[in-house]
Amino acid sequence: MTTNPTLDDLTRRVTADRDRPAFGHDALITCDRLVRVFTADGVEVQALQGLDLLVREGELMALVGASGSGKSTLMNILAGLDVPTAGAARVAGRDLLTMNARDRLAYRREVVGFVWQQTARNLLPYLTSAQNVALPLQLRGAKGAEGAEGEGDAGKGAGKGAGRILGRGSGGGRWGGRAARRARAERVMELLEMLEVADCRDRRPHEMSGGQQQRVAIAVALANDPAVLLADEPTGELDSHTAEQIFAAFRTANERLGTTIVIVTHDQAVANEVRRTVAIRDGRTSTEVLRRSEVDEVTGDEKVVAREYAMLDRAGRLQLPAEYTRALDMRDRVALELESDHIAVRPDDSRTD
Ligand SMILES: Nc1ncnc2c1ncn2[C@@H]1O[C@H](COP(=O)(O)OP(=O)(O)OP(=O)(O)O)[C@@H](O)[C@H]1O
Repeated sequence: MTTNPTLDDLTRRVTADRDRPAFGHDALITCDRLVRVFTADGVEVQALQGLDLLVREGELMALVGASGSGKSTLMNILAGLDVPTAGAARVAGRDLLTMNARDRLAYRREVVGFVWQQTARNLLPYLTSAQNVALPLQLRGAKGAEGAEGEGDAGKGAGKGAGRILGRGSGGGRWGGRAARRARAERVMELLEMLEVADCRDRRPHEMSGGQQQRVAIAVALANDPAVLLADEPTGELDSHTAEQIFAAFRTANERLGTTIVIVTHDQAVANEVRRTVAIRDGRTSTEVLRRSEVDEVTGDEKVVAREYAMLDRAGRLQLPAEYTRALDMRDRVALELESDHIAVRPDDSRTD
């Protein structure tokens, strides 16, 4: 049931719309109608079809979706390894569509860290753990010594001060100055200790288990204190017990360093551990599960309550879960009714078949 708005109502709505902050203005990661089209053998594949995603600073969240839904495409874009065809993508104040090659390199070295599924892709095989973790610091130090960097990465690190180890406080030159080697060694050991692989400091990747390698990989990814840590199926090659330990390592990084973490996973156990799981379907974010702790009124026990939401895009489009539409045989056209506190979606009652 609707009532016709008055002219005053309409004027108020227009003004409110104009004053509304831009989409994602307070998010660390903003993907706004992101499109990525691949062309292979003359055939176009729309890997991302107008994907919207906002991630706030300090979040630890999971991305799930069927094979081919676009997860890796999205991660490659966020990692600065691929460029979207259209839409907007911003991470920690950087515009991922307009960065030049130099900005892109700096972005990959300083703003994002990544951990990939293939343990071999994360570490250099001929370096020890400590040397692997030190490498990004050396690369950054070399640049810092040129005086080419410093504080002021837009949106980066804000509010992350508490409890962090060896943060960015003293600027980029820290790793390239005279005391650089000692500071680097300290940072390397702190990270390896935090991730409980300090005993592996002098081992090369082939001398460690898959789980140890992934923990060292997380230390490498965190070395330059990135604003965002991206992980694509980081537990994919591990057994469930080791996967649990790796997930605990991500949680530690998130809690102790305040790093925002996005994990792509097929592992339902990992997805259940985070407060927010976003599902991607056909190149768009489709549903989201939010979990929160509640105290049971009767028993007093704390329990986690999960609730599933559908994503409404800015054009008003909503993707209904396939199992819901199948259950009521909804297709092509549905009947809508606006009620005072909800919108009812019913099967098309004009159909005669
Ligand atoms: N370089 C490419 N060239 C052509 N098509 C591609 C390319 N990369 C991805 N695609 C296609 O884009 C779609 C999305 O792929 P993507 O790898 O992002 O999916 P995914 O959700 O990560 O899948 P999986 O879970 O299997 O890794 C798929 O149809 C895939 O075949």
